[in-house]
Amino acid sequence: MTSLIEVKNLSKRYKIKSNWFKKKSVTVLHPISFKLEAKETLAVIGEIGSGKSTLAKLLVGAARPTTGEISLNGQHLQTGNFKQRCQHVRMIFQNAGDTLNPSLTIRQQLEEPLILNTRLNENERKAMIRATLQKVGLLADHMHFYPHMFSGGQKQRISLARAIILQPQLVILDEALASLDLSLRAQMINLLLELQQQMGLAYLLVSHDIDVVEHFSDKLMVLREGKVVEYGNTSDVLTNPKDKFTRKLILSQRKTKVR
Ligand SMILES: Nc1ncnc2c1ncn2[C@@H]1O[C@H](COP(=O)(O)OP(=O)(O)OP(=O)(O)O)[C@@H](O)[C@H]1O
Repeated sequence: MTSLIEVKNLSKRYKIKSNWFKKKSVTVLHPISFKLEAKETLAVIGEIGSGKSTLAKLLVGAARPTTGEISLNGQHLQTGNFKQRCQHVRMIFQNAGDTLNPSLTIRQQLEEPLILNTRLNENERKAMIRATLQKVGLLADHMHFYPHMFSGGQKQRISLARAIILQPQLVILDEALASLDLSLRAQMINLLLELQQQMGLAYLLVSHDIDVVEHFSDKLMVLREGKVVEYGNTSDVLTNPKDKFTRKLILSQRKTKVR
């Protein structure tokens, strides 16, 4: 059976200056392969600089892979085909609310991807914006508001609306919940889980928060210096980590929260 997402031998190498005249090549992500199904969440954890955001950028098409390929429902996602990529794979960042344009209404911001990527007419676009705002727990009338009229949690919901309006199949959450307080984070997680069931979304969650990872993800990948050191069902990896590094990482991330 074809998987929703299939990643084969994806890697990233950068050329950096080693001195005045020479450049050296550094591999920040060694070839990795994995599959992800609809309604499944893969969490990626690792120390700072371990390659988590690089993987996210490669999936969303913001960086060009050095090797490897990504398929969606068996169809190869071409590097540089931004239209194809942004319809199927979307990303939400930490403080995503800050990426909203302060001088445009919510309607204008949500309409932009529809104008660029669909053939919907004005009325159809408006109906889609209304439905999407309601899906994320906001009101249809909010489309006439500007970003400064919303709280941080509401802005995060608007970013989510912008991410799902093209009905993607994979949404990447790069520390997207990190800036929210505990209660808003719980609300956002519930909303994301609801949307996952409703829309059949797959998520890739980059997070430093083991509690969120435990509650939210089905599979867990642990990266160290650009290499996968552990990969499996989240509960198996968290309860019985095979790698010494994973044990340390889990302990340190739990400890950070207790303090
Ligand atoms: N454009 C670039 N040129 C050279 N090196 C880069 C570039 N972008 C990232 N790197 C390097 O790639 C490595 C992995 O970075 P990446 O941002 O993927 O790590 P990360 O695990 O997401 O870290 P963090 O937890 O801080 O977000 C780091 O050593 C980083 O310095």
